[in-house]
Amino acid sequence: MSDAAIEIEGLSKTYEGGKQALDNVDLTVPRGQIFGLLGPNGAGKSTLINILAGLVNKTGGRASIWGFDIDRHPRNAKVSIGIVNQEITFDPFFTPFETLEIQAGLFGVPKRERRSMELLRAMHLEDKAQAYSRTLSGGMKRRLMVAKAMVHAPPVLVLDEPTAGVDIELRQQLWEYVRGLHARGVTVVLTTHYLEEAEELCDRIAIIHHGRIIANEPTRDLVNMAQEKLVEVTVDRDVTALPENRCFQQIELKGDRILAVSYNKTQVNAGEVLAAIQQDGFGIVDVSTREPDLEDVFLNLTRAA
Ligand SMILES: Nc1ncnc2c1ncn2[C@@H]1O[C@H](COP(=O)(O)OP(=O)(O)OP(=O)(O)O)[C@@H](O)[C@H]1O
Repeated sequence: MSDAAIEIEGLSKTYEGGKQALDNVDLTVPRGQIFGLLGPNGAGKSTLINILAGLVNKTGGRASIWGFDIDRHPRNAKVSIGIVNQEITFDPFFTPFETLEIQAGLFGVPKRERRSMELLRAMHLEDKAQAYSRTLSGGMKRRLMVAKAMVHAPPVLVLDEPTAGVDIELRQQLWEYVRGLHARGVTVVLTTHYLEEAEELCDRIAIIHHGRIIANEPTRDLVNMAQEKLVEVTVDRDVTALPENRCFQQIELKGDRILAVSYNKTQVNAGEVLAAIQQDGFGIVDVSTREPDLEDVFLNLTRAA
């Protein structure tokens, strides 16, 4: 039996119609971590989570949650995980308290072991316990979804893009709660498009791209891969031949007079890049720089691969 929180081997999914959403994915989420699963739209994140949730059937490979194989021990696997989906789903005519009680009933949690009020308190929804769910704000509904995913006290909590469309204040509250759960021993998996979000929270980050895992590293190592910095330089005359210099990682022309240069910020600084362009006889009219984002990390990783 695996002692990982989640263990995935050779997981594949081809949807009817032929779209391959997951291609032979191997992934281990260690217990006790906050683990980030990053990828752009359509990378396969929701497919992977929905397979773990038992909502989508895989077409190949195996997966286990808290040591329980999802095919051989589906019930044990299911109670080991709480999933907060992107969509908000609950009956608007029940109160938050009732919503949690019903969910606990579905999971067979005995009345004396239910912690509905405690969960509502933790999500700052205590004063809404008896309100109709339909009267909650968007942010409150989302917090109720998190509470709902935790009613059976699963050791693993998965948040599928929890901050999409969420304001900064609520985001900070959600993170505070996620950190609190983590401190109490819950393993947290979160999917996101945003590198900085994963960077702030996660111990480890895997990147999924076109259904394949292209990186799986401790957060610091992954962020260090994003060492490429970009500078766009407008020069004073049309460029007929691109300047060459060892300090450029890549240089390309954008329009007649704009040079887009990437360089490794651990080895070179922007001043050296500009000096190299001036050495080629160009006058500099304007400069803008950009920090690397997830796309740049992808590019670096795929280029390296
Ligand atoms: N039910 C389905 N039938 C056919 N294709 C699907 C189905 N669900 C998803 N796909 C396709 O599978 C691929 C992976 O989708 P998935 O939703 O897993 O990506 P994602 O990484 O979660 O994206 P997002 O960040 O937009 O939620 C996409 O190309 C998507 O169009």
